[in-house]
Amino acid sequence: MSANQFNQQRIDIRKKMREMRKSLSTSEQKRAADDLIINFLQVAKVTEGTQVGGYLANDGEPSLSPIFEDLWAKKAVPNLPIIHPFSRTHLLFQRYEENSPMSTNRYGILEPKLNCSHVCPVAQLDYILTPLVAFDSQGNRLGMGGGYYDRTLAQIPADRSQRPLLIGIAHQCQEVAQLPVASWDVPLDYIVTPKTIYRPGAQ
Ligand SMILES: Nc1nc2c(c(=O)[nH]1)N(C=O)[C@@H](CNc1ccc(C(=O)N[C@@H](CCC(=O)O)C(=O)O)cc1)CN2
Ligand SMILES: Nc1ncnc2c1ncn2[C@@H]1O[C@H](COP(=O)(O)OP(=O)(O)OP(=O)(O)O)[C@@H](O)[C@H]1O
Repeated sequence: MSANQFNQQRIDIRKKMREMRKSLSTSEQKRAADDLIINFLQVAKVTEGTQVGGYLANDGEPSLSPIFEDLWAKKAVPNLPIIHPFSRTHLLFQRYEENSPMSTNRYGILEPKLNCSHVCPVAQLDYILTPLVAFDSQGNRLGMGGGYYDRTLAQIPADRSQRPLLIGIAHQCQEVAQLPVASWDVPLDYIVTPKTIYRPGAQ
């Protein structure tokens, strides 16, 4: 496959899958969020102090609101991505509280206002719930095309016991048979949808 064909395939999958998730109704989205937390809790062991990177849903992504509520109730710590103020192609993760001051980033997504004392270094997160546009059952992930997660996750240790567990979050309709994989794509440890838990690394 030529580089052009490869890029075009990724562009086509992005367009189709963004339309699919955006076409879900409000009640389908509500149901998805309520089912998602059940599967998330099968994968993640959440106790007091557990650090979890999440996201605020945008563009039809599954909402993590029930998961955030559960984390706060358990005195665990949700964190949200912030587009890095200096290294603008990378993400920082910052603690998210119910009353955190927020602002809108360049894509219109709310993020916490930078407060250095609330930043959690990526390697210290226990779990990162990544948004994605499409996934396959082998653990490959296609995002919005900014490369933010790939660049940010390229810096974490390879050893699974010393790095966050990477959990892709998606609607079931975002699965494709096989994604065209780029050399920089960081594979996911799990993919959790409202219907299914995928464990690509499991033997
Ligand atoms: N909820 C959520 N937060 C996230 C991400 C995400 O995918 N979902 N990101 C994951 O990386 C980062 C932001 N990345 C994004 C990249 C592109 C677009 C986007 O809408 N692009 C438009 C063009 C917008 C423009 O340039 O003005 C588009 O493609 O239509 C949005 C977010 C950080 N926060
Ligand atoms: N580790 C990296 N180092 C340098 N550049 C990178 C890295 N990862 C990705 N990129 C660049 O980012 C661009 C977008 O990558 P890609 O299309 O894989 O993003 P994505 O996974 O869809 O987006 P996101 O991670 O923001 O959800 C590519 O042009 C790629 O060259």
